[in-house]
This record gives sequence, C-alpha cells and structure tokens, in this order.
Amino acid sequence: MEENAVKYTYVVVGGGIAGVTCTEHLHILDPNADILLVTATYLIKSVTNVLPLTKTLDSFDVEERLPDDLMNQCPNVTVVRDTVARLDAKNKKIITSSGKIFAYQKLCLCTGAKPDVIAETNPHVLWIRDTESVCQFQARIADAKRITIIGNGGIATEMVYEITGVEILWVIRDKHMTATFIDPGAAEFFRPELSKQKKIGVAPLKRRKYTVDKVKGKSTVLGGALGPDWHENLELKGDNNHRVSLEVEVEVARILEPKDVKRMGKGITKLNNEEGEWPVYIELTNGKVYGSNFIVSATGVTPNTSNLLAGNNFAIASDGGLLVNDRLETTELDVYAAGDVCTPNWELSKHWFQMRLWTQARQMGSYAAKCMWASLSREEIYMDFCFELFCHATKFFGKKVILLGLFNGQGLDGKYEVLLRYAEGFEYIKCVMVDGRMQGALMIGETDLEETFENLILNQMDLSQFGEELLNPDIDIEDYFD
Ligand SMILES: Cc1cc2nc3c(=O)[nH]c(=O)nc-3n(C[C@H](O)[C@H](O)[C@H](O)COP(=O)(O)OP(=O)(O)OC[C@H]3O[C@@H](n4cnc5c(N)ncnc54)[C@H](O)[C@@H]3O)c2cc1C
Ligand SMILES: NC(=O)C1=CN([C@@H]2O[C@H](COP(=O)(O)OP(=O)(O)OC[C@H]3O[C@@H](n4cnc5c(N)ncnc54)[C@H](OP(=O)(O)O)[C@@H]3O)[C@@H](O)[C@H]2O)C=CC1
Repeated sequence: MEENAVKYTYVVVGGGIAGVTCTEHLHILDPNADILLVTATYLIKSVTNVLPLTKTLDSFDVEERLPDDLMNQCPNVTVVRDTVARLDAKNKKIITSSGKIFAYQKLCLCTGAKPDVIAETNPHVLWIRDTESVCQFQARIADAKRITIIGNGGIATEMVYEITGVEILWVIRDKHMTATFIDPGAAEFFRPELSKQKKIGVAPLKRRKYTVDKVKGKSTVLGGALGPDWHENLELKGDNNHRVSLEVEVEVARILEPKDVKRMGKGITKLNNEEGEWPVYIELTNGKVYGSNFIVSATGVTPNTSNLLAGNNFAIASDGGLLVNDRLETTELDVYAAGDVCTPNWELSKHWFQMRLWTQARQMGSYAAKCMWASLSREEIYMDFCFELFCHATKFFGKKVILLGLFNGQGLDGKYEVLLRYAEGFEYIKCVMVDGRMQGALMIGETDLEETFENLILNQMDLSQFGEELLNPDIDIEDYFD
C-alpha cells in the first residue's frame, strides 16, 4: 500500500465552495506545491465576481466549472473525480473507492453536509440538496396539485416563494415563518407575499448564478450543495399565483398511506373542496390530517463525515461536525476541515457564530488554505477578520436581506432592546441594542445601511444619545457616522 501512494503536499477533499476556495488559495500561497483536489462530483463549484459590500461582507456569483478549468488556471493543481472511501490519518493517506491511494502532508476535509430528512426512506418524501435531488423534485412536481413542505429555514422559504401554480401546505414548528433567519416582525412584513401573485420577468432573484450539472454521470449521493438560484432550474408550473397554507407550531406526527387513513376512519382536513384520494397523508401533532402528492423535507443538514471517521480519532460536535480549533485543525494531526462539515471549537468572537452557509464555506476554505500553508512554512498568521462578525446577504421573497451580528439577539438571553423602522412592502430595519451599543441588525430592502451598521457593531460606539432617532429616515446616518 505504502509504495502505491501518490504523494502531494496538500490534499483537499470536496469540490464545493469550501474545497475549491481552499484549493485556489493554496495555489496562490504556495504556487510550487503539489496540490490535489479529490471530489465525488463531475463539476466543481467556484466563486466569481466578488464584490465587497462591507469589510466583512462580499457579494459573489457561484458557478459550476469543469475540473479542467481549475487545472488550467492553477497548473500545480490536479483534480481527481473519485470518492474518498477511507482516511488513514495515522499514516497520512486517503484511499478512494476506485482503490487509489494519496499521501499528504496537509489534508483539508471539505465534504459538506447531507440533508437531515424526515422519513428518508419513504418514497413520498423528497429533499433538495444537489442536482439529482432537484431533478427528482422536478419530475414529481410536473403532475402535482398539492405539495407539503416541512421546515422553516432557507430552503422552505425559497420554495414557498418560487413555486407557483401548485397548492402548498407549509408545516412549521415555530410561531412564525422563516424563523431560522428572521424575527416575527419581519415575518409579518413578508407574510402578504404568501398570497400574492408572483411577479414574472423582474430582476433575477439573486445575483449568484447556478447552472444545473449537464454532464451525464452516475448519480451520487455526494453531490455538492446547491445554492442561490437553484430554483431557476425548476420548471415551475402554469399560473403564477402563490397558494400557500401555513400550519404553525406543529410537527409531523406520522406519514400515512391512503389505506392507513381509511383504516383509521379519520377526517381529512381540506384546503378546498377537494374530493378523492391523495398519494400520501401527514398527521400533524395538532391532530389534523392533510393529503398531498408528495412531501418535501426541508429540515436542515447534518455534516457529511460518513467515510472519514472509521479508524480515526476525530472529536465530533453535538451537531455531528468535525470539531476544529482556531486554525481549522481537527483533532487528527495535519487534518483540517472547512465549510459545512466542520463545527468551530474556538472561543468565538462576540458577534460571530456558525451557520452552514455559502458565505462561511468560502471564508473557511480560504482561511484553511492560509492555516495549512502557514503551518508548513512556519509563518505566523492571525485569525481572519471575517470571523469577527456574522454577515449574510441573501434574498427572500424577492427582497434583499442582510443579516449582521446577533441579528436575532442570539445568545443575549432576551436582554436587549430593539430599534425598528418599517415601511410596509418597502423596507424593514431592525437593530439589536444592548446598553446603547449595537449588537446586530437585520435589513430588508434596499436600505444601504449595511456598512454603517457593520462599523457600529464592530466599534461598539455608545449610541445612547441618539435613542430612536438612530433610525429616523430624515437623518442620514451613513454620513453622520462615516
Ligand atoms: C438548495 C440550497 C440552497 C442554498 N442557498 C444558500 C444561499 O442562498 N446562501 C448561502 O449562503 N448558502 C446557501 N446554501 C448553503 C450552501 O450551499 C452550503 O452551505 C455550502 O455550499 C457548503 O459548501 P461546502 O463546500 O462546505 O459543501 P458542499 O457544497 O456540500 O460540497 C461538498 C463536496 O464534497 C464532496 N464530497 C463529499 N464526500 C466526499 C468524499 N467522501 N469523497 C470525495 N468528495 C466528497 C461532494 O461531492 C461535494 O463536491 C444552500 C444550500 C442548498 C442545499
Ligand atoms: N438564502 C439562504 O441563505 C439559504 C440558505 N440555505 C442553507 O442551506 C442549508 C439547508 O437548508 P434548510 O434545509 O432550509 O435548513 P435550515 O437550517 O435553514 O432550516 C431547517 C429548518 O427545519 C426545521 N426542522 C428541523 N427538524 C425538523 C423537524 N423534525 N420537524 C419540523 N421542522 C424541522 C428547523 O426548525 P428549528 O429551527 O425549529 O430547528 C428549521 O426551521 C442550511 O444550512 C441553510 O442555511 C438554504 C437555502 C437558502
């Protein structure tokens, strides 16, 4: 085995944003090193057109590329399409499912996450993660009249906005929609969108671009995560009316076949005057039973470590991620991890926390490259500034959404004040304040306040004297604080 191993300075596993960013940055930092990227996918993801919005927040496009493009761009990089079947951290080797063995000096694991699916084996339950899962969804929605969406995070929110012409039953266990990202007030701001006609032909939902994998290949459960614009590839149906019914503060008690429902003799809750049988039913914890054509489980992710743990000694976080220190090192020597697969285990800065997002996959991929290179070349480096402040820019219901710092008062134990500016259908601005200092902010709409608020969170200026005037629309606070 020893003799067959091909030796590389750096090996990166995973062709998603974290892995590709890590590889590109290793190429820049160490242009003479031999770098290997092993990925289970035919196409790899890459970040382009980076546009800084603030010190810590960038907007960028995400594209899928052929591995050859990366190899042409970075001549010291080799990309191998294969699945890592086993990691032998003690002997610093990875073994692929096709039997290849690669030895490394430094290894970075960027294997992403898997959807955490309710009733994964039920044929009526689908999920969205990679190209293959979108294709399955596409095939099933073609004939559907009603679908049930479970979950209240990013995917569910995007689906209820994007899908028109089909009835949607949206089942959430929180009191308000999109609770992973926004507060009840912002949810009220968006709520009218659930029954509005969707505007067609307006500006694209997001600047970031994603194209469906057109390379025919063996289907794999290890496809990279989709990202913004994934829904542009869905052939959505017929009319452009949203028809969303919301069931709040409930969970799924059981998923039922039509025969089970008949046997139970239980009344079916109707959303309209429907007659006849549905392919699948759900019983909710409030006792209601609804039928639909199929169910989408948009219920979060779990880190994808399945092929990596056996025989190794990784410390694993309670969420299943590989625990990493402030150098993104795992507990195995010379093994780093970045992106969705890892969980930070350092003393976090007050205004930063992990969310498994594209933004953070890119930041971690870049920082992991720097840490690996610095360790080999004995350079001193400092924690990247991006881990000072949580930032996320996205779009929900067609509107720009920016989240900064403790935007939902995370970790403040309810001991904070909120400053709010609200204009129905136009903008929603919330600042989270403790003792007159800004801890976080949520901005919906074209507010142009992100840079100012970022500064105010980072410099912790005492803003008590301004009180509610801070959000007075007649005062130009950008000029005041710049
Ligand atoms: C539908 C959807 C929409 C999203 N929208 C947004 C959004 O709007 N904004 C945002 O910030 N984030 C969004 N995200 C989240 C974002 O896509 C992920 O956080 C990010 O892509 C994670 O990147 P990653 O590189 O860590 O993992 P992944 O993109 O999952 O990449 C993992 C890679 O590892 C490879 N791999 C796994 N195991 C092995 C193995 N054993 N051997 C070889 N290769 C392996 C996979 O093939 C893949 O290439 C979305 C996610 C989904 C699913
Ligand atoms: N625009 C963006 O930024 C987008 C980001 N993404 C990212 O992609 C990844 C996958 O998205 P998604 O799947 O939506 O994950 P999210 O983490 O965003 O949301 C998961 C949701 O599922 C709920 N949930 C979990 N388990 C259950 C259960 N058993 N029953 C009912 N509800 C449940 C959670 O509720 P609770 O909070 O109560 O646990 C939460 O509302 C995430 O990392 C997400 O951040 C995806 C799409 C868009």
